[in-house]
Amino acid sequence: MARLPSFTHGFKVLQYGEFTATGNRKVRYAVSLTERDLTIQKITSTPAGRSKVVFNLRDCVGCRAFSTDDNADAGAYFSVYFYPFKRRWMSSGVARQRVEQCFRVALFQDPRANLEEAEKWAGTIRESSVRQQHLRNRDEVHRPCSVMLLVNPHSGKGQALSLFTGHVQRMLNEAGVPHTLVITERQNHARELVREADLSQWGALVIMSGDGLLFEVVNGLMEREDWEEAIQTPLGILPGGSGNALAASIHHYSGAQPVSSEELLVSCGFLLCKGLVSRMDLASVHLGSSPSNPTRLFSFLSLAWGFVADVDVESEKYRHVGAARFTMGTLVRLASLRVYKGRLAYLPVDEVDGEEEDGQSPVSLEMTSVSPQRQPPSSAFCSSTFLCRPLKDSPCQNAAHHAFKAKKREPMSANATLPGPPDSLLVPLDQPVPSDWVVVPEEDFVLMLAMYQSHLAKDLYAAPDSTLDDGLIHLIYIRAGISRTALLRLFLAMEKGTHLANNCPHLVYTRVRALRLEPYSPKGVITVDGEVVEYGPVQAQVHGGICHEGVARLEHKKFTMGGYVLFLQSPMFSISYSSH
Ligand SMILES: Nc1ncnc2c1ncn2[C@@H]1O[C@H](COP(=O)(O)OP(=O)(O)OP(=O)(O)O)[C@@H](O)[C@H]1O
Repeated sequence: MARLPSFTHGFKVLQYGEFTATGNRKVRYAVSLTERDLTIQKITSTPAGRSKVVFNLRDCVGCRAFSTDDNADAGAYFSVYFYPFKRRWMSSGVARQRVEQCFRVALFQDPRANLEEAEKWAGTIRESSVRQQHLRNRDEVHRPCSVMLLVNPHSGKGQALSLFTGHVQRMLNEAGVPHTLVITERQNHARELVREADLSQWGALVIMSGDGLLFEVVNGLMEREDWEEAIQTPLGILPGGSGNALAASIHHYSGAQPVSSEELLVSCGFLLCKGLVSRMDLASVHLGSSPSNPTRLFSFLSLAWGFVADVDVESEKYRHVGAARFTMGTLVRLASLRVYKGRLAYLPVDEVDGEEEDGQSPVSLEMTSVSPQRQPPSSAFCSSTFLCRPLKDSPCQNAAHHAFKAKKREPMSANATLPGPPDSLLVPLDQPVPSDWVVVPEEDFVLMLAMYQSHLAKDLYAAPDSTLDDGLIHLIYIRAGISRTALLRLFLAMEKGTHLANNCPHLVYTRVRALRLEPYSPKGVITVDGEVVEYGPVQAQVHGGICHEGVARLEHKKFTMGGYVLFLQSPMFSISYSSH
């Protein structure tokens, strides 16, 4: 039996063994496992050849033991799957890259004993990897159970299915995540499925598409009678579209560097396999071309009007070039820059003793040289109920929510009769905005963009201050009068998230709880999460942390998202095949 060293890098050794490489049985490795690392050292007679590789179990998605069909081989094997950050090939920076380490166990004559030993290693590595995750994360860790994976085969460049089979399926199998693939057949297919599904059958719902399919899933969940429970189903996103804004935001929250589209998929797949879940904000959006019969939608990402919404729609024709479609669309629209007329009003983030609890004054974030007119504050307040209340009695983790709760305001609701959370900050669209809202004095705009996550697309880091569940709408608007060059400069700066520090006198950035936009022109484009919605007056309020996303907390940033999936078992589903 191999000698067991007691400590490696200050951690107690849980298991030690000496195994051969799979391809070359003459090459032997000393393998030691601690609660943090797997250390692999080549055994050679020359000290120079004893290269050592250390893998952090945080980067491990799974491990499996197996034997081969070869009766002449008494050995058994175990493979460990890591996705550590590694230097990228041909470019700077790092990205998660797959590393498989496979060892042959031949300690005994009896093949069954070798397989048992390999299984023991695989089990301990898996357990240590999960324990390592628990130690590092305060968020809930859900070991992925039954996951429904909804794929839109037409999303992005039409490659979502091949990206799934080429990257994601292998990762899920390595991580032992049982999943059922559902290929969507048409628009609203996913929405109908989740609206009717028996959600108790599924541990998570994961979509592989652009943000549009998640928009359907979120709204399908919120249309259910049991919406309050349904929306707690962990959701996950794997980038298959051309924008992939939420996937990019989650990747960013994990503390990782910007990466290519395929690397983003690996990153989100890794986070999904790690199975960490965190709260995510949702905004409820009222569309009201018919004020007596308003439509309400739920949005996880953005509300856009003007330049950004136009580019989103007009760049559809460049879909074949992938994420570059937005750059092309931006350049084309810049050439015919327009002014959009309308009225914008918002409810600013409440202040507690003049400053938010997170220590940042909202006033200092105003990037405008023109002060909006704040309406006189209302004198009568009473408690707002839903907005900041964490679901299921779990503690609300965000200071900004508490700051908001601390201030009492009038009870109002624009949606008394609609299912879903009451929008206590909104009054019906045919009534004036409440007295403590700010009405923007300008009525000529180039764009209005309300963000609840950091990225508008993979390379558009539009709201750098945003976190997954900060309970805030990050409102950006650009007043008319900006030159084409200045606007282009802003979009170029947005790639790095430095546009708000550009001192552009036409750009205003402020953090709000609710907003209303009343466009004056009879025709135009408004998008919610990148999807075109009915054009006309629109208002929104954020509901902090209402929804659950698979998320991993990483070292440098507050949160990282992983993916999660939902399982559906409904006869309405066209389940193409099951991988488990
Ligand atoms: N099988 C399908 N056929 C046609 N449309 C579908 C199908 N499945 C889903 N859809 C619809 O396609 C729309 C776009 O999906 P999604 O945003 O996810 O991808 P995308 O448009 O390629 O992404 P991006 O906006 O990032 O380019 C959604 O509104 C969805 O309802």
